Order: sequence, then structure tokens, then C-alpha cells
Amino acid sequence: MESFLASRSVRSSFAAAAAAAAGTGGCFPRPSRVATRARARARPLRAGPKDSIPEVLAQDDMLNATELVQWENGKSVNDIAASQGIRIRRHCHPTASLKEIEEELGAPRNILEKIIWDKEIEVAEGLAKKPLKVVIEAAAEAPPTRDFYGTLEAAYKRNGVPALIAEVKKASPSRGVLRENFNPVEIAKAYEKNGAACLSILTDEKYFQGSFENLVKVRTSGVECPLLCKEFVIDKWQIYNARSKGADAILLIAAVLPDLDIKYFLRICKELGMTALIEVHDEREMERVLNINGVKLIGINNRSLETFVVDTSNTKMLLEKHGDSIREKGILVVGESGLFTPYDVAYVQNAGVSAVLVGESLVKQEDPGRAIAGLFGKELLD
Ligand SMILES: O=P(O)(O)OC[C@@H](O)[C@@H](O)c1c[nH]c2ccccc12
Repeated sequence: MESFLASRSVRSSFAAAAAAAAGTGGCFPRPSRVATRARARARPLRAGPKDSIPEVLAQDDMLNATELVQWENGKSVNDIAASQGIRIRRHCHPTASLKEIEEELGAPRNILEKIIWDKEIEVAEGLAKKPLKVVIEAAAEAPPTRDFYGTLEAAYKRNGVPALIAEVKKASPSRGVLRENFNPVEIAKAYEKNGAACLSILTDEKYFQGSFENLVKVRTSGVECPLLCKEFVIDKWQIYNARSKGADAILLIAAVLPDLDIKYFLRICKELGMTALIEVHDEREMERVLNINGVKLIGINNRSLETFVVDTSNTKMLLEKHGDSIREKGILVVGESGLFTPYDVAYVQNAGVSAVLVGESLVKQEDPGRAIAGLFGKELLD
């Protein structure tokens, strides 16, 4: 089989890169795009009304920032990621079968890597159906964003307990189906009525039984809370697509994305008026993210996406170490996953979080709206 993989040895010449790209459409940029990329760097990105769509973005349908660096310095995407401590590898070959991919890379090392390998194929299919230009136009035509970050900040100040991001979550790979009788709009309305500041809508279908249809349904149901699109983002196409469906915020996972992609995606979010929630799980990821300018919202996930182990003391440990620099930078922290009781909420609040992201413990209860008062030990509304 043609050796297409990102972990393969350095290709030093343009011709080699071009040959690789021609065969794969994958990790090495297509040569015709190179000149366009140079212009991309010289010009600021703008995503405004239709007629101001940057030419470069509209044409350039496969590249993210890290891929460009890969081309420029001959290092593969996976080399760049590994040098930052990222353990998740990309296969960079969306048209290959899983069998072919596994022949080259072996089986996925963990569930997160498996999800990302599937996501690479899914995004390529999405791009083929709806080119980047089309989603950029659709995003420009979407109703304005609601202020996700500002809403969290205001709710925290108002209530004195962490602001709630309540998650509309049907299932997860670690817990299976959480709620059989799942009506996303009913759940979203119950959350809003009982004091959730913002909502998180899972859109991954294969592993979480979520959908973009759910995101659109909630957005058009009269619910006013700002919405987080809970996705595994690996490509800018997904950000424009999420905005076009009404998302106000998007998750970026540091365990998956090299620094340069986080920076690039943050910039796209800013231009679209979206909030980026940057998720970290360990010391190294926290340090990387704190070195990136423009980060305003960090989520500390108590659950490892690689092993599923949940440990709320993770939030405490990371904030003991980095709390000062987080406060200095005015960053707001979200405590994510595994929160079930008022004790859990108080514990992460004492550790320094201003918001919590909660799915399972609400969605599993008969009445997910009423469950909010149970989680906080008090009603969130006056
Ligand atoms: O259901 P829980 O344990 O309350 O967790 C919610 C949320 O934190 C979790 O769904 C989550 C956090 N980060 C993620 C990234 C991808 C998918 C899911 C997640």
C-alpha cells in the first residue's frame, strides 16, 4: 500500500510532498494550494458577510495551521503533536478503510484515538458534501451569537455558586445509554427553566448518540441560553458548520490539538463571535494552554478521555498549581464531568472554578430540571 501516514519519515522535497499529497489528499498539502497559503499568512483572516469571505479560506478546503507547518518544515502532523506531548495520532487518510489504517498504525491506542480516526473520515465526507465555502457562507448568515462567556461570568457573580452548563447527553462510550426516552428540546427547556446559564449539546453521533439536528432543534425551540457545540474538532470546517447550525461556543480538546491549531481555531472563533472552551486534563496540557494568548475559558475535565477514569481531585490539583496565573490572565475555569452532589460542586468551587459542566447526573434523573436543585443543594433561580 502507498505509504500515506503522518508518522512516516520526513519528505524533504516539494516533489515528494506533492507526490504524497496527490496519492492521498491527506496530511500533505496539495501543491496548488501552496501559493494560496503564502497569501493567507500575509493577510488577516476575516469571516464576515458573504462578499468578504476570504478567498483563501474558501478555496483551501483541507488545511489547518499544523498541516501548513508540517509542509514548511518537513515534520509530520504526528511528529509535531508528539513533540507537544500529544498521544493521539492522526491517520490522515480519510478514504482508507479502517483495516488499511490499522495495517499501518496498529489498532487505536485508546477510545479517544478511535473517535478521532473516525472523525477524520466523517469530516472529509462532510467537506465533500458541503465545501468550506458553503459552510462559511452559512455561518455568515446565521443569527448573531449569544455571549457564552459573559453569561457564565454574570451567573457566577449573581448566584455565588458555579454557573451551570447543563449537558444534553443521551449516551457516552463510558456509561452507555443514559436516558432511553430522550427528547433534547424538553430537556433543554427544563434546564433553562431551572437556572442553567448555558447548555452543552453533544453532536457526535457514533459514540454519544448526539446530532446537529438536536443542536438546531434546541436553537429554534425558543430556548435562549447560549449553546456549546460539544464536538471533537479537528478541522476549521467543523467550527463554521457548528456556527451555521446556531452554536455560540465550541469545545477544543488540548489532548487532540497541537498548539498552532488551537491558536488558529481560537482566531476563527473570535471572528465568528464564538467562545472557545479549551479542555485540558493534565499538567502538560494546562501549561500549553496557558501559554496561548487569547484563551478566556478553560475546562478541566475530571474524566480522562483516554482511560475514562474520573477523579475530581484533578481540578483541585491543577488549580493549586496554576490558579494564580489563571486569575492574573482573567481566565474563567469550568469544572467538567463526574459531578453528582452539592458536595462535589462545593469541592470544585473551593478549588477555584466559576462554572461546572454536568451531564450524567442531571440527564439520568426522571426530571432533569428538578435535578438541578438537587445537584446544587438549592434552587438556582430566585
Ligand atoms: O456526564 P458528565 O460526567 O457530567 O460529563 C459531562 C461532560 O463533562 C462530558 O460529557 C465531557 C467533557 N468533555 C468531553 C469531551 C467530549 C465528550 C464529552 C465530554
